[in-house]
Amino acid sequence: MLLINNVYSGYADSIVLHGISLRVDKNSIVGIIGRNGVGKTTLLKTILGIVKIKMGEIWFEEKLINSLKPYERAELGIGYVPQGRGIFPQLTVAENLLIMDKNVKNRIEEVFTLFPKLKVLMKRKGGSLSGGEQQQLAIARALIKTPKLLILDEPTEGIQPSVVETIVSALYEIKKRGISVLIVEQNLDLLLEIGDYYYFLDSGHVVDEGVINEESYPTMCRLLMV
Ligand SMILES: Nc1ncnc2c1ncn2[C@@H]1O[C@H](COP(=O)(O)OP(=O)(O)OP(=O)(O)O)[C@@H](O)[C@H]1O
Repeated sequence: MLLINNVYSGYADSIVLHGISLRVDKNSIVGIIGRNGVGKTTLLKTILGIVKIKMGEIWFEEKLINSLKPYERAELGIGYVPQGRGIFPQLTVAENLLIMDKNVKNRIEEVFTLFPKLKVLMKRKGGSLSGGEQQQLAIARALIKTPKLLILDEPTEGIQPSVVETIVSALYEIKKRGISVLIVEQNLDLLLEIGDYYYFLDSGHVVDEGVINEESYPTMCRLLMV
């Protein structure tokens, strides 16, 4: 569904991604791993059209999307939950969920089945929620737009274990509903639980990739530690 072929991108004259190729198949959860500053967020932003691609191709559902604007990519079905969540602190949970489109009211109940806590918090201001609650809100907001591919940037960063479990269960369910997931994640236990395939990035290159399972798990841990 998503195919990235030999992509170069970066900021002004500095190139961060040096010929990245990867794919996310339908009905799969793909993890991007790598140490700090290797280009993981830049890769996500390049897929979303926030960072301009310099060379290479990005295909989404058999359509070349290199020159599409971020909102056009969202309309095609690419949802995004940024690092830091990007929720509006002054708006209530309900307003945050409806901010993009008032016609999605009927989808809210469906999203509450994944994150029941949000239903209780409907009238609370986004800024008054805990980090874990904000993360659930950010994922719920992306899901309300019924994406085909959900892109998440370190959703469990700084979040307590019980909420990590809620996010893991939600990702399971999201996959069951036919939504593919591309996730930057340092929590390898989470990836082992739900991930299908990983790409390991170093200095803007994919230097290792493979199926995620008990056999590949020690390799993934070693790659992150070296
Ligand atoms: N807006 C920007 N302008 C210029 N350089 C940037 C910008 N954003 C990121 N960079 C640089 O691009 C490189 C890759 O950063 P990126 O945020 O993609 O890495 P990352 O792997 O996501 O790191 P982290 O795990 O710390 O979030 C870094 O050297 C960073 O300093």
